[in-house]
Amino acid sequence: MSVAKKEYKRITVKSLIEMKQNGEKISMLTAYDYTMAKIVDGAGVDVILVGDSASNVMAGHETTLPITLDQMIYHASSVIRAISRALVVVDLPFGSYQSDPKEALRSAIRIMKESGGHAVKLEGGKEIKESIKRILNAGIPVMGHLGLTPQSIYKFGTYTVRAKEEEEAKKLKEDALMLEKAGCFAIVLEKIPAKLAKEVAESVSIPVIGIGAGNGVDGQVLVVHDMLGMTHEFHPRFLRRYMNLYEEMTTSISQYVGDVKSVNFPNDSEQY
Ligand SMILES: Nc1nc(=O)c2c([nH]1)NC[C@@H]1CN(c3ccc(C(=O)N[C@@H](CCC(=O)O)C(=O)O)cc3)CN21
Ligand SMILES: CC(C)C(=O)C(=O)O
Ligand SMILES: [Mg+2]
Repeated sequence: MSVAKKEYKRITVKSLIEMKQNGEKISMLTAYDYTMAKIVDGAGVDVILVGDSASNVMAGHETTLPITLDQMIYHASSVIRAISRALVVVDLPFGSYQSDPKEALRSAIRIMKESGGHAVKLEGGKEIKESIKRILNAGIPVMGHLGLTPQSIYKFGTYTVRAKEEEEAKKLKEDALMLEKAGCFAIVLEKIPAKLAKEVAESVSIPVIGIGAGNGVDGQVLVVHDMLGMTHEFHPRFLRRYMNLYEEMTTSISQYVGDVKSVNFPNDSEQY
C-alpha cells in the first residue's frame, strides 16, 4: 500500500518571473543547514537563499568576508538535501568572483556541481558585468544584488541606507537595467529608499526582491534567524520579528540545566 505523498510543484526561475507577471509576491528566507531548510521549505517559502550571512550567523564573524567557497558549498549541499519545493540560490562568497570572469565561472560551477544548488547570487553592478555574462553563458541562473552590498562594507564603512543621493540612485537604476539585459532572473535590493526600490521594480521585467527596500517590490527576503528572533542583538528597522526564539530557547535550555542538576531528568519513563 502506498501512502499518498503531498506533491509540490518545484519552484523554478521561470515560476518566479511568472509570479511577477501575475502580481504574486515572492517569499524568500535564508537557510544554512538541513534541519532549518526542511522547516523553511515545508512552510512554503518560494526561494531559499544560502546566504554568505552564514559567516555572521553560523560562524560568528563580524562580516561576510571570511566565509570560503568550500564552506558555502558545505552549507548549500546540506540545504539541498532538505528541500522538495523551493528554489535554492547560493551566494558566491567574497573573493570567489571579483578577480576575473573565469574565476567567477569556476566558482559558480563548483557551487552547481558540488552542492546541487539551482542558482548563484553575486553582489554588484557593472563592475562585474563580464563575470555575470560568463556564468549565464554556462547555463547557470544568476541573481543580482544591489544597494547595501555587505561584501564591500570596508569601502563604505557603515551599514546605513544606500542610494539616498541622486548620483548613487542613478547608478543603481542603470545597474538594475544592466542586470536584466545581461539575463539575470532576479535582483535583490538591500537597504535603499522604498520609493527608489519601487521605481526599479517597475522598470524591469524580472522580479526584484527587497530587504529593507519597502513593499513596492516583487518579494521580500530576511535572514531566518533574524525573523525568528534568534539573533537578538540585531534589530535594524526593516526586520520584523515573528518570534522571540532567543528567549524561548534560553528558558527551555535553562530548565534542562535545572532538571539535570536536580536529577529531575531523566525520570523513570525516560530510561531503560
Ligand atoms: N543576521 C544577519 N542578518 C542580515 O540581514 C545580514 C547579516 N546577518 N549579515 C550580512 C548582511 C549584513 N546586513 C545588514 C547589516 C546591518 C544592517 C543595519 O541596518 N545595521 C544597523 C544600522 C547601521 C547604521 O545605520 O549605521 C542596525 O540598525 O542594526 C542591515 C543589514 C544584512 N545581512
Ligand atoms: C541578506 C541577504 C540578501 C543575503 O545576501 C545574505 O543573507 O547573505
Ligand atoms: Mg549575502
